[in-house]
Amino acid sequence: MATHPPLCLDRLDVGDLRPVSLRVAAGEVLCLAGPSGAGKSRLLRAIADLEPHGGMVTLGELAQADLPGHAWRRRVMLVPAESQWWAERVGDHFPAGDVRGLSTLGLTPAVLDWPVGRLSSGEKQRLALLRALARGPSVLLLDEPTANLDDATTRGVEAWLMARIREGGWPVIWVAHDPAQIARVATRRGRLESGRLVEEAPATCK
Ligand SMILES: Nc1ncnc2c1ncn2[C@@H]1O[C@H](COP(=O)(O)OP(=O)(O)OP(=O)(O)O)[C@@H](O)[C@H]1O
Repeated sequence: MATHPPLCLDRLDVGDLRPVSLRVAAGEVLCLAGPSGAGKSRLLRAIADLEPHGGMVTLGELAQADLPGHAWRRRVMLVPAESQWWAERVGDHFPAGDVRGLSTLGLTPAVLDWPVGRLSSGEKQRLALLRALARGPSVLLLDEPTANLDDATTRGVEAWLMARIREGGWPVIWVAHDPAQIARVATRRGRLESGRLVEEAPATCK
């Protein structure tokens, strides 16, 4: 397992949320739940330097403020709920040709030659995960990564992601609504509610 520095938030101040301080170590999966509109996506976007905010975000010795946004986001990889596609052909989003996991995720290699406009939302979501991991991140921020998938596909994507997370050893923040999914993937769990982040003890021992 690769060793990555911890992701630290020091009084991260975004929107109406009370400032958030936390440390997510290599290999930890912090699942973040909370009602719709609580600010989960905004928090992830601030960590990725895509949202105005106060406070500090660091990755070991490296501070977010020390790097231009695009260089920070190569390390701190956000997979948003709605992925962005800039080239017409799917395969052009994988310039290094690393599509490990394509068939495990239930996708045919032919998909690489498709125009992006042909993709379903679930296909986009799985390809966005593949694309993010292929870039060699140091941190993963996952915003409802299985929101557009049926149950069977969700379980497959979860298993694949957890195997990659074990192998990659990244600190991970995973926004999820489904308590069953949270029970399967979280090593820690938190909830954004009434403008603050509360970390919860696990419901069961693993
Ligand atoms: N740039 C912005 N400026 C001001 N308010 C914003 C901005 N972006 C989002 N909001 C508001 O902040 C609140 C939190 O939005 P956010 O998308 O983070 O919620 P969420 O917890 O991820 O919700 P969901 O579970 O529905 O995805 C919402 O009320 C939203 O309208």
